[in-house]
Amino acid sequence: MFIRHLLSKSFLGNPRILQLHSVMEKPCVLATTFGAPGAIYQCFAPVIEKHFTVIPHEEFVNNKHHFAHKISAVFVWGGALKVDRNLLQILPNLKVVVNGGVGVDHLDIPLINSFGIKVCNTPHVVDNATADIGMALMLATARNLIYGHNYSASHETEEWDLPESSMGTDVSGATLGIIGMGRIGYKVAKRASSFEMKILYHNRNRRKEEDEKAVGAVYCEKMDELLQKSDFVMVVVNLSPDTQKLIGWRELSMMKPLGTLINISRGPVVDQEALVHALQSGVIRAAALDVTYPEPLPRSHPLLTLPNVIVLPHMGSHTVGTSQLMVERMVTNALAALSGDQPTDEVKA
Ligand SMILES: O=C(O)[C@H](O)CO
Repeated sequence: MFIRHLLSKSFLGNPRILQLHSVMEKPCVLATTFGAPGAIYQCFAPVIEKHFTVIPHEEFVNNKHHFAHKISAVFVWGGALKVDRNLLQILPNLKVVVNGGVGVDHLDIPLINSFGIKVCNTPHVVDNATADIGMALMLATARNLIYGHNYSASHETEEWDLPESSMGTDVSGATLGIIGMGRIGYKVAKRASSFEMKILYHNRNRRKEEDEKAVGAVYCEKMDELLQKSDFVMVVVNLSPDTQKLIGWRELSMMKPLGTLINISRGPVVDQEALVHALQSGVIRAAALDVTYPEPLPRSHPLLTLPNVIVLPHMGSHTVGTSQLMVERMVTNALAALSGDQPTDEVKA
């Protein structure tokens, strides 16, 4: 039996010695170690290391020849690790690319499949947390929460003197238009229905009547109708060639002047230049974005300086519980693919 002692770095780059791994017993997984996933690694490395020898990407880059033939799975979170032809060509034993999260727009699935390699994602487990961030963004922008916090923190006199502009807009009773009524969109609708909102939705396919009834959602066959009638427009579609710049100047111009755009899908679904223009010229009231392009935005980007915008660093699924479920699901999918079983969450081109 070949026992290999792998000296490695921690997921966050702090030197430490990984446990002894038998590469014969544990398959090797290549994984990113920077950006937002850093926190996920820090918390859940043991879940992965129980089954895999983890080769952090930085380590792989420095010693490709040593690791390349051992790697049978790649774990990615977003586009931080580019799974391109160059990488695929040097990993002869790669069987599966597993994405943490549901969106796989950063992966070239036909290319990966053409190497005989499966692609998996982690649907379902991110739905609640992502719907929650949509609601959180809607409430935060409607009620000027960021302004309120900054006001409290910087206030120096004995009495508060809130300006008229700090007055929020009501959520209860308002109309929410949901563009993209898949699993996450529907979870948003459930939440919004408890907030006594009127709900419109636009989707490629109309939901079943009982689904609509359960949340009081009204289908708009034409997205334009939803844009014209909604106080809050929330974008929850997948990014695809069809949804690239789905919301541009034309669509923003159709929204109510007191309307707010919330994007929890992918940055490129919204034409950012058009959005900046719409926000600067008062075509819409505000925007609240979990996603942008690029991510992160350059610090000088107008979206980061406008007072009527909230920008988050793509935190939709970023909770302890959801991250743990994602990592567990990534491991389960990878193990299934490596043992020749059908992974539950294989994504096909
Ligand atoms: O795709 C997803 O599930 C979230 O955006 C996290 O990346």
